[in-house]
Amino acid sequence: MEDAGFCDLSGETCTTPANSDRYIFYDINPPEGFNLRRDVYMRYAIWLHKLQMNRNDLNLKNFKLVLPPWSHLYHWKYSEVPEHIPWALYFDIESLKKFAPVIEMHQFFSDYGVTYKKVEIDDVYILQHYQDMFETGKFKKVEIDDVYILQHYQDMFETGKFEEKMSIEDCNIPIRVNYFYYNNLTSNNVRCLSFHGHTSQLTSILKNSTASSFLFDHAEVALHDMFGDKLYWKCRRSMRFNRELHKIAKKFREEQLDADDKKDMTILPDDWRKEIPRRNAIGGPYLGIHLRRADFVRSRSKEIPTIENAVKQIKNKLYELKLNKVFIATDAPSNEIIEIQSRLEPEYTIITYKPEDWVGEKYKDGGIAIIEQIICSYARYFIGTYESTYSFRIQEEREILGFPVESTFNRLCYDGSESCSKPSIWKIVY
Ligand SMILES: C[C@@H]1O[C@H](OP(=O)(O)OP(=O)(O)OC[C@H]2O[C@@H](n3cnc4c(=O)[nH]c(N)nc43)[C@H](O)[C@@H]2O)[C@@H](O)[C@H](O)[C@@H]1O
Repeated sequence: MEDAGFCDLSGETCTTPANSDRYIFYDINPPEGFNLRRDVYMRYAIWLHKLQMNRNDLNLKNFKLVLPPWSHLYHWKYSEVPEHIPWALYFDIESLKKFAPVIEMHQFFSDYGVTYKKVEIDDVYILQHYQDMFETGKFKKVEIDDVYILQHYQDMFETGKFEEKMSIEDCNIPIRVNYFYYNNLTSNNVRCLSFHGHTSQLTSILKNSTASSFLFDHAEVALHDMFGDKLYWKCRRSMRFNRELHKIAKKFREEQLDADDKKDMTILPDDWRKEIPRRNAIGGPYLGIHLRRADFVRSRSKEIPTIENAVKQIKNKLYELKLNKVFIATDAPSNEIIEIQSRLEPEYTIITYKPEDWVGEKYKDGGIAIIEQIICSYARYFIGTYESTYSFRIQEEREILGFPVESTFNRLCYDGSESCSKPSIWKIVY
């Protein structure tokens, strides 16, 4: 791989090139899960989309958004350390690019002439450090010009007075030394930015700087410019999953759940830009459930049902809809799944997704969770878990597919409250 020509003479430290592409990185509070991260991506993709459309200030048009690899997510198991999973494993990058100027981290490194071992699986690259680099400690360093760690204004919570503002202040959260679990990705210029407001407010930082690369850490502190408008949904629609994940889910839906996309009216055009408003999707002849357990059992015990009660609600809905199959997406341990089975069968058929070995190896926890989300998205009726972002993303997918609202915005109620409030309805806008 050729050096891009902006490293120091020793070639060990590289900084960003002037007057060419400029890069925006963002990172998120480590415990946040995959589906909240998808929402934070949208805030930055929409911002970059707007910058690219900017006709008045040409300097703002050159920015690229670097997609942070899916490394060390709190809820996932990883086979190797460090493992940097690129977005292409889960998303259709060409589809994302039709909305915002995004690049993968490995492309950024490659632009910088940094050598990583690329392991190619189909057309997806997994980046690994060369083992000898660990042994010799010889890494070529990449320095990000300006790092801003976003933090909340302490006093806003105390006074309850929320107004749009930002200012450099002392840090009230820990500072990282390296970024994205790359030992060689650092910065000499790290500041804490107390922030309240919308993501586009950050534009003034770009305008007042000649730096070429910026990292916004704790990016989740910045809010959506506008939640649920046309642009929001364009961005959301561009977030199509990797085609192979769709293929795996489709085969499963057809073989196990009698789905037929033509009959079920769930066919979308190949390009999200060709989608049109509609509400005539029927969905496969099964009930889709997202039953979030794991950490929710501890942290949200008052808001989610017991297994016994969840099964009661599932049975009632199956009876009402005259369906006999239920697909359950869940992170529940196997003993709870066995309990659900024993309470539902033989009256009803319960289906869960068990990946073939190659699927598990290639797509890991993240891919399996996505396949289950897709299967729920194509169901005749969906019931999710209260305040789970995993359920929210399924609801959005169903809005894109054109389901009637009543078949989508439903939740499992907690014990003793069989008619609990419905989740907020966020209808698609074109
Ligand atoms: C309370 C908060 O809840 C947030 O979770 P919440 O919004 O449900 O949504 P996620 O952040 O996506 O859930 C975290 C992870 O749990 C796994 N998971 C959840 N549900 C399922 C499922 O039905 N099937 C499979 N296969 N995997 C599932 C999946 O790996 C997902 O990335 C957390 O991200 C926060 O850290 C925090 O714990």
